[in-house]
Amino acid sequence: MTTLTRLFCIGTLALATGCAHGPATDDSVYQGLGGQGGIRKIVDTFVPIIVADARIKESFRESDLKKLSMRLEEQFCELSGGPCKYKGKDMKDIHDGLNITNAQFNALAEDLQVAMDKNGVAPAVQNKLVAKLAPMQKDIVTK
Ligand code: HEM
Repeated sequence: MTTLTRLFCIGTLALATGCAHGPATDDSVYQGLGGQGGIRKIVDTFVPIIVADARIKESFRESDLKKLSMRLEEQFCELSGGPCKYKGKDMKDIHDGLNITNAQFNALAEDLQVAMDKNGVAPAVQNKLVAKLAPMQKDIVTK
């Protein structure tokens, strides 16, 4: 790479214009979760905790837990900067009519933290994933 090209790349780092050594999207949270394998383990821990949690389990009585796990894996992978694409429904549409409260939303977030703890995810990484989920509260909580 010529000096000029290198300078051009540095100058356009923020734009990520496709220079060979330009920045990939930040996948530090994805790596901190243990990549795809780590996320699968977290979700496999998380879903049984959810369906045993008296504060929220009623909502999942008729849910297809295999499908839910698959969607959560995709969603956490994409949100954390991993190479996946969430293929599920819009958060507002899927939760519409479930009458979810703030307390239930917080209960689920707490369950996720327990699942991440059990899988050895560092607290700073946990906080980053939860921070990415927080803006969804306005679409999920309807009661
Ligand atoms: C940060 C909070 C939450 C996130 C990120 C989240 C994410 C998701 C995702 C990805 C799906 C699958 C969508 C699909 O199948 O296309 C889903 C479905 C579902 N969620 Fe949530 N959710 C959250 C909070 C909650 C809460 C608090 C409840 C209830 C207490 C809840 C109840 C459900 C139920 C019952 C389904 C299955 C619906 C169905 O398959 O018919 N969710 N959620």
